[in-house]
Amino acid sequence: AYAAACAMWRTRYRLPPGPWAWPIIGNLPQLKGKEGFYHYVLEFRKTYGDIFRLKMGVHEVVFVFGHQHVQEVLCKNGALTSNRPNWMYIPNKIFKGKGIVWNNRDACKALRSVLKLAQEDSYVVASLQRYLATEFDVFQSHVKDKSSAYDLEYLIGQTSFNFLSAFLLGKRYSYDDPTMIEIRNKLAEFGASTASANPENYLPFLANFTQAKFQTAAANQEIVFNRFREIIQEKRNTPEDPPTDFLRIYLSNYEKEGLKNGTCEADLLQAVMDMFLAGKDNLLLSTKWILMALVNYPEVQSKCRSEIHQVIGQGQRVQSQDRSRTPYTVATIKEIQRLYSPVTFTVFHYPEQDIQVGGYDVPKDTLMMIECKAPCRDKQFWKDPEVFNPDRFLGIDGEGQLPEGCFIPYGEGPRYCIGKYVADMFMYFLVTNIIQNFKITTKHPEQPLSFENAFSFFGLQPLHFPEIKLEALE
Ligand code: HEM
Repeated sequence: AYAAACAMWRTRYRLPPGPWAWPIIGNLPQLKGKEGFYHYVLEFRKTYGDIFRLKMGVHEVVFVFGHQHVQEVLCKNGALTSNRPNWMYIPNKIFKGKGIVWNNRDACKALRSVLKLAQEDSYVVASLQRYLATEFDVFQSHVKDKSSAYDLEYLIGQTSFNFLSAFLLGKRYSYDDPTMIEIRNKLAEFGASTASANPENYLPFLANFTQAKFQTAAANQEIVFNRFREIIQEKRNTPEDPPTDFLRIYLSNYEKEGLKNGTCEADLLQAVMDMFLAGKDNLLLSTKWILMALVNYPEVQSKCRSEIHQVIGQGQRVQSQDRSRTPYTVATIKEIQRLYSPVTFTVFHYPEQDIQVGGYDVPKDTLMMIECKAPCRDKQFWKDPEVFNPDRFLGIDGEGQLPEGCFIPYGEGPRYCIGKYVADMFMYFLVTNIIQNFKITTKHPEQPLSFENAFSFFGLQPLHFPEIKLEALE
């Protein structure tokens, strides 16, 4: 009966091409190996083109590459494809459709709009500037102890966690604070056991054997939620006017409305957790790629430094409102994102009704993975796309000035990255302040770096992240 149903499905639609798939496991074995999932998907693209279909366990998944097709899915059909498959095993059992990432209810739209307003709010932004200034002082004091090259991952991780914490919770923690260590560890464990790539999402019967993993995930989620509940209670006890972080903005202006549109406590707690989960690795990985590119292109690094010294000077912190005065530095960060963004695919989308993409049918409820990197290297929009050339972004600060959909490190359409504004703010602030105060090199500056990447649960990371040397400038 199953085979007959599949055959009927196949003849009714003009489906995208794809390889033969094993019963039950489908093409999963062909996607697993030391090169990483993304690499194997790119191999299928070579054979089947920009739109193809793989069977990942029990799910048919359509992969979509290329500017025009990505636009068709995320923009033209954006209203029909903005939902998440929260019926997959882990989203259903652990996230329960709450928060942002796996939420398809009005509560998601409401939370997204409060998060956007919070990122644009001048009091929140001013408060974030103060947190960032403190954070950079701490960063600098740690760096000053080191005279040689070393692994900066730990420091960038702490700095980005504290930045997210300042935005969401209105708090920064010292690096050895037990609450910070607990939240970070629990988030990391939770993130690893509930990431979309976990096999139970594709072969749900496996969950019968891995229940302990999900019990631990649920326990970790509850520990983190309890920490957030304590912080929310503190905020209720000490109201602040005007509010200067996301939680305060939500509590003081939107909680009552939230209750009307169905946003419950679990949505709020899960939304904060989602922001930490989606944000912390992307900030860390993006900063690593930026530092590597600045090491590899010392002349670009010097040019950014000259601009910063000329416009802002050496003694004063660079602030996010300095962006418009430092166009070359902004262009450099964008060019690095264009070539080395850590995000390969959007989160899963699915169409609520049958749609067409690139002349193929994508039936209702089919999982879709939409690739974000190919449009950023499309020859139609980018001259010599493989060449690192920050100048191409000069005069284009607002992405609105670029042809739609050719620069999509943050995705596009109704579910684009809701952390985009704070992500841009963080990278600009950290990177410019490092460039202003330090010469960025490695132990062997004469050796060009390898930009090979490795795909993990959390995105593309440098395969060989070097030890970085930050030489303090006079
Ligand atoms: C440079 C860093 C970042 C990059 C490249 C990035 C990229 C992306 C992409 C491509 C998506 C998928 C959009 C889709 O499914 O269509 C996404 C979703 C998301 N991102 Fe980011 N992101 C970054 C940083 C952040 C930060 C710092 C936060 C939190 C403060 C964040 C929070 C989110 C959330 C919550 C979603 C899910 C949105 C939804 O389901 O409606 N991201 N991001």
